[in-house]
Amino acid sequence: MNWDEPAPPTAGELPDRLVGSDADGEDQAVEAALRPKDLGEFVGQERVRQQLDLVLKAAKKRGGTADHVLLSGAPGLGKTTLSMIIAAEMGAPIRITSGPAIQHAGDLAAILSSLQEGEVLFLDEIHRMSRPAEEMLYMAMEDFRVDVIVGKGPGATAIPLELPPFTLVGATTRAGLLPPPLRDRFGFTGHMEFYAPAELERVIHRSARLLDVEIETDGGAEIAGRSRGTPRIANRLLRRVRDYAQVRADGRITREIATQALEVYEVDARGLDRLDRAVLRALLQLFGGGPVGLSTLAVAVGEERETVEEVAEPFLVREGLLARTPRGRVATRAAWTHLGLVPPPQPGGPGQGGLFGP
Ligand SMILES: Nc1ncnc2c1ncn2[C@@H]1O[C@H](COP(=O)(O)OP(=O)(O)OP(=O)(O)O)[C@@H](O)[C@H]1O
Repeated sequence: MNWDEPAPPTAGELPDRLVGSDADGEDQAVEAALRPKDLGEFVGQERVRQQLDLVLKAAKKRGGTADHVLLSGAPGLGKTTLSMIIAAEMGAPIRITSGPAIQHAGDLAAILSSLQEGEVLFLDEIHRMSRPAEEMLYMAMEDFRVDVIVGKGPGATAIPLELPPFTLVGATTRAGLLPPPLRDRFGFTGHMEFYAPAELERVIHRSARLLDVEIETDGGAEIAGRSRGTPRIANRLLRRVRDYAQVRADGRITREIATQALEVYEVDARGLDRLDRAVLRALLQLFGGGPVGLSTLAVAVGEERETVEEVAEPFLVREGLLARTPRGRVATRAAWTHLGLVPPPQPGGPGQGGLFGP
């Protein structure tokens, strides 16, 4: 292979990617301390915040329980945080569980029947619940009632169980994955967008204050630009840059320190890591920018197909560096520029740029 970077991490290392959007062990430990506690502290997502504010204020005015809320959006954008804020704003306790943890209707019945009046039930990855549990949830959401089946076969009987009113907050990476009958039972759906760099800067400065880290405006901007629109990644990069600043400098985060630190951690100016760059580099240098099939590209970078498709590509596509076409994967002009490479001349045409030429 002729790229000049070391091999990308293997699939086994991927959950710990510095720019991965799922929470790792350290994130879970620190995130509790960094979570905004009320809507006022929650940065960005103006539309969802305003709409939710109305839903909650109206429920409080009526003295009732808030409508069920569905939050959709990529991991690390603040769905769990918002569900905790909903509970806090309603002065209600919160129970946290997830779709994969509820495989039997009985698991769900046990949770539902132990809820207190007004309690918030946060169900993460709600699209991954089993079918029978999902059907039980329909009735629970609508009528605050479940039928508990006792016995088996012809002798089985359904015992109706009344539930106290509660607020379900469902979270999913894609609302489109939910069956319409479930989706329709939510009174409010909020779609969480990726954050603008200026919003991430606010997240970073807020977290730096809580972690007692000194940071300059430029230092925050540098970290924000590499955080892939995701507060979880911004907070993680901030912690790594803080480590670097404490070991190699006086602890203060300047632009220079942030840049040096993120070079050490191999997160580049647009937030691409080693795997992302290996995929792009293979596409450009081995296949002239494509089109090339996913399997071939995966073999070229020594990764599983799924890893390239699910871990590296979504961000490259979102950044406009790679396109998925019916003929295969194609690099855009921006990909050549980003890696500082010169695209081959277009066959039969002037200039450069391949399929995405001028
Ligand atoms: N709007 C925000 N303002 C400030 N911090 C935020 C915001 N959104 C998220 N965070 C921070 O980012 C981290 C991740 O947020 P959270 O756990 O709520 O994401 P999530 O969308 O629920 O992710 P997942 O789907 O993986 O559970 C938390 O530490 C939280 O403090």
